[in-house]
Amino acid sequence: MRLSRYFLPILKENPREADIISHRLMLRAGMIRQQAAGSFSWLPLGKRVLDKICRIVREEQDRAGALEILMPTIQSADLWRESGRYDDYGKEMLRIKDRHERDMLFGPTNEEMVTEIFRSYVKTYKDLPLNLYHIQWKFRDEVRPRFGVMRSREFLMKDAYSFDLDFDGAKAAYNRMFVSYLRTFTRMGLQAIPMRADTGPIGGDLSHEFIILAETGESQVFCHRDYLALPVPGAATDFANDGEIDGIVKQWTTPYAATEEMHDEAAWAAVPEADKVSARGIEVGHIFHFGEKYSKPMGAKVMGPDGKEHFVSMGSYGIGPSRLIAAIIEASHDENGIIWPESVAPFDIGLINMKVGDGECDRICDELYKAFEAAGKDVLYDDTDQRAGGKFATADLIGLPWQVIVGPRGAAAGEVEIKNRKTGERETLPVAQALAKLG
Ligand SMILES: Nc1ncnc2c1ncn2[C@@H]1O[C@H](COS(=O)(=O)NC(=O)[C@@H](N)CS)[C@@H](O)[C@H]1O
Repeated sequence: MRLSRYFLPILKENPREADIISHRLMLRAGMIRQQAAGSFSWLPLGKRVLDKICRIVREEQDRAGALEILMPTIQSADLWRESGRYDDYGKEMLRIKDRHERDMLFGPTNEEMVTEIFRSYVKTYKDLPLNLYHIQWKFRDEVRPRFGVMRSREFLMKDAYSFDLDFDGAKAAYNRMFVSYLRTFTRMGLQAIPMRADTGPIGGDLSHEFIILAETGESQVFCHRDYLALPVPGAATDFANDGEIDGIVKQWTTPYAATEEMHDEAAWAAVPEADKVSARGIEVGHIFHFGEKYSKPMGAKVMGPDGKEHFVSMGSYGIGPSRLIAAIIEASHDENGIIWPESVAPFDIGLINMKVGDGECDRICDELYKAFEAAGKDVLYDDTDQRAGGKFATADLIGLPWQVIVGPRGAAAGEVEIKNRKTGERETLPVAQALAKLG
């Protein structure tokens, strides 16, 4: 992509309304624009990151055996009356009326709707286990939306829902999602720690939050230091092997880890001082087992092997792709801007022409641009007439993993400079070697 033809509204100054670094940098890097309290437009650079995050989420949900669907954002209130949550949900629910005066709502979550889908088609345990997920916008009328997309009112959520004959089946489904989450966050360059958590308005009696340790996190968390070194399950993990999956979950739930709501001082006291980690954290995922909480009132049942009807045992599993972008920036930035992990960077390479109009600079940049793109790399080519210093500042701010800098002196000698954004390391190489290294 040529920057001269892109849409990247960089802000030079720190916006006043931003209180935390991720909000500040997302605004300055031209990734989002606030349209109303807690509601944002995603501009080209931000949308590219959001899409990469969702691709990783989707791949790991599919790997774990979940099936993708897409449910509406606007829901009928009748469904929520069946489960009894219409009144319980309170002021966070955005309630609307359609032209026929029917009560509708902007979905904050989809347990009721997915249960309605399930009960309409599945009648026998032979069709279980089943896990349906979607990646869809939600609305929660937070009393104090803040920190940009970290706690917004309209936000993107991957929400998956599992259906099983009994608790044993449901626990195996819960474990598959648990392991899928360990892989998902690791692939984004994040270290997420699963912590026993409160279940809140979703309900149930078994729940884990996946927390990223960060000073600006809204949650106070406590965990054993061992979590920082546990091996994350690899791509060869066999999600069809309940025993293997259960073993991984046991390994990741044995050392102490709890959010403030679930903190147990006595158990915490047993942790050696040197192994205690008490920190702020950002909740990037939250999984729940809640059995028959929705299937019973909504009549979602199957014929069991015993010839009797059973309400299905369910769980739901949420990840916040839009919040994850802020969490990644909180965990990976410096004084010059964002430092994207390669897996979620909006572009792989920032190609910087220090002197547009200089024959050799232009020629080498065009050659590298075409060759990198041909090698399948996403390149943002700064071919603008901004002065070099401003180009370096922009490249550091938007945080692409690699910068390839083409200046007149180097170009005359057939060389370019490569800079690694994370380490700051620079290396001057002949053009062909630069292409070999990054292409
Ligand atoms: N206001 C918000 N802004 C941004 N992301 C949010 C917000 N509220 C929740 N999330 C994200 O959505 C994830 C799931 O939300 S949740 O309430 O914990 N869980 C559910 O809604 C369940 N239905 C899981 S399917 C959270 O872990 C968080 O990453």
